Amino acid sequence: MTNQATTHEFQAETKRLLDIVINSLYTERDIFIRELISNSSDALEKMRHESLTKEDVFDAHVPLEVSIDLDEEKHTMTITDTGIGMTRAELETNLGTIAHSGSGKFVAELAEAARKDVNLIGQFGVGFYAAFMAGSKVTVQSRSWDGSEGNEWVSEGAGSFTISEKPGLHRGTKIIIELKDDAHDYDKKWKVEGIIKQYSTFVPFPIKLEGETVNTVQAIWTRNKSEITDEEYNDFYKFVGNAFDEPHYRLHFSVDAPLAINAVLFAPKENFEAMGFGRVDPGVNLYCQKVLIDQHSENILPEWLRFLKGVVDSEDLPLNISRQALQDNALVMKLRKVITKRFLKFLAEEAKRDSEYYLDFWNTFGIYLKEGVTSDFEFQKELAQLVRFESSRSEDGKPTSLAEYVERMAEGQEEIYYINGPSRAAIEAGPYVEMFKKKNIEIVYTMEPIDDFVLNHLGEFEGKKLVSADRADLDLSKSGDDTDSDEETAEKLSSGDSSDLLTWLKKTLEDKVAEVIESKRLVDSPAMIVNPDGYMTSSMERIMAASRMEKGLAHEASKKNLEVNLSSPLIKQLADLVKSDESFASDVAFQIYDNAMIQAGLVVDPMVMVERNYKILSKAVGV
Ligand SMILES: Nc1ncnc2c1ncn2[C@@H]1O[C@H](COP(=O)(O)OP(=O)(O)OP(=O)(O)O)[C@@H](O)[C@H]1O
Repeated sequence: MTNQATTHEFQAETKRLLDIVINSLYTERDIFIRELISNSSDALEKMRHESLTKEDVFDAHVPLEVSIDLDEEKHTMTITDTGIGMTRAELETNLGTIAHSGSGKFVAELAEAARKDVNLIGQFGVGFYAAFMAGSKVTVQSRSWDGSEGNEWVSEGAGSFTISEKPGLHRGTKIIIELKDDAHDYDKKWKVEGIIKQYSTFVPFPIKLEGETVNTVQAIWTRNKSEITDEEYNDFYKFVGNAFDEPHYRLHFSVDAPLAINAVLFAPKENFEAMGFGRVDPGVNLYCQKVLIDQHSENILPEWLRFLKGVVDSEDLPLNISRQALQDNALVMKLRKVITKRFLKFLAEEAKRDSEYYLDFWNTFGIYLKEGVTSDFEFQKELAQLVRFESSRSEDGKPTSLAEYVERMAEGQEEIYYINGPSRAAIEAGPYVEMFKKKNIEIVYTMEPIDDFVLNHLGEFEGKKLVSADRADLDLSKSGDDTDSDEETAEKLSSGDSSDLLTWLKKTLEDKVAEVIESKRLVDSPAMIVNPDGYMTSSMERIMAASRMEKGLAHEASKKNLEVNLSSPLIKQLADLVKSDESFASDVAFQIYDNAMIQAGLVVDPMVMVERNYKILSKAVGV
């Protein structure tokens, strides 16, 4: 390792990031102070953590704090912390590259956010490089807690930086920002104080501005709920969640048994993943007795609750636990279970208290709860109470709960029915709901690709089986109104003609279908596709086929059953056509099959279908 001054190029991604920071983000300039204080706070948290277990800490007696000093004549701002500091090698990598995994993607997303709405930038945390939003030149002096000699990093943000030795420093990091001509405001105390109050009140170390402490340094989650105002909670949310608005929900709870927990959890208003910003990192920090153990913890909540922001503090955790050890620590797993159940219970209570407001939440974050059902068996019972779907009895756009469905079930109905389709209108026009309509049986509409997997994973709700209406063995004869419907239906084909037609169809479509059977539930439509495999619905098959195709794998579609409606005029006429013009009848049969596949949301060969369709049309117009 050299002691000489050395010059280094910024990594390519860093250059792009600097370019965005310097040229696009000037309207959000204030956040550079938040970013630097937040880095200082992280370095102080690490120091506090290290000093609990390590003995030979350099400058061990120095109090943990951040100081900000301003010089109105030289137009500089200096931010100093007594955190862990950086060695020369750390300065070079930390302040020359972007630490994020997938940093290229990160920069691309950031550029996109900057274009769409600069407010979103807060969500990203541009980190240290934000210093160049206001600074024309930035100097970082740092000395590591290991006591090795200190160094100075200098850059003007354009392409390169230099590092040279700087003897005589205390432990920690000092950042000196020479303010740009149009950023001289930031050497005014009133201005900087306002920004600290807005963004950094909850930093758990004293922030001293020109020697005066400007934040309150109290862990809000350990305070008594009744003493905390809504405004304080909202400010805290903005702080932990890097948010600019208010949360949708907030849960503050404290328990002593079976584990001591203080937690404040927030559900945001916006779903950033749905807005196209890639997968979000977990947003809940794990503390033990107010010492940060694991920031953006992957362990304290299941992955599907990654949209939550907040803090969990448990004094039962060993303070010196390492991040790796958290992963399979039995206590952490127990905490995770208790907190997750508590949060899901809270959601159920909120859904009862104000169902409209809950629906807003569901429309934004329901997808995560669905992910929970399909990925985590442990919380299925609780999640089943929280899922919402539209149904034949719900208003358009106002989904219903499974519990409400069960309440409305007529006596004798033993199952909960559902059917997938691309929209409410498409489902209601399709063949699957005909008998449900006629018999006045409620049916759930699943309109998202994941929905059938969700209901399939649940399997049942309060003892009632969840059954897809495209199942081959569905029997509605004993359910609903109008149980003796057979007598009323339109005249059917005679039994001889029927069995001839079914045999002929089976032979004609033998490469396509497993069985051709008489339908007991079609009312108007001539035919429909049903699944002999009771496990997989057509929607699930479609998704699995798409995902295999994406991976370049072949998809062997399972053969379906074709149910035909022997009272349908088209089918009756087809029986005659077989006798008079079998080749034309065969085209009609294939077309009926393709139509039914399309109504099931399944794939047909469009070229073959269109060509055949024209052939049939030509015949119809008498060509
Ligand atoms: N004041 C500081 N003291 C010690 N190390 C620091 C300080 N500021 C930055 N660093 C180091 O530099 C790294 C990069 O900082 P930067 O702010 O760019 O990203 P980050 O803090 O890791 O990510 P983000 O800001 O998005 O949370 C940090 O991870 C940390 O290791």
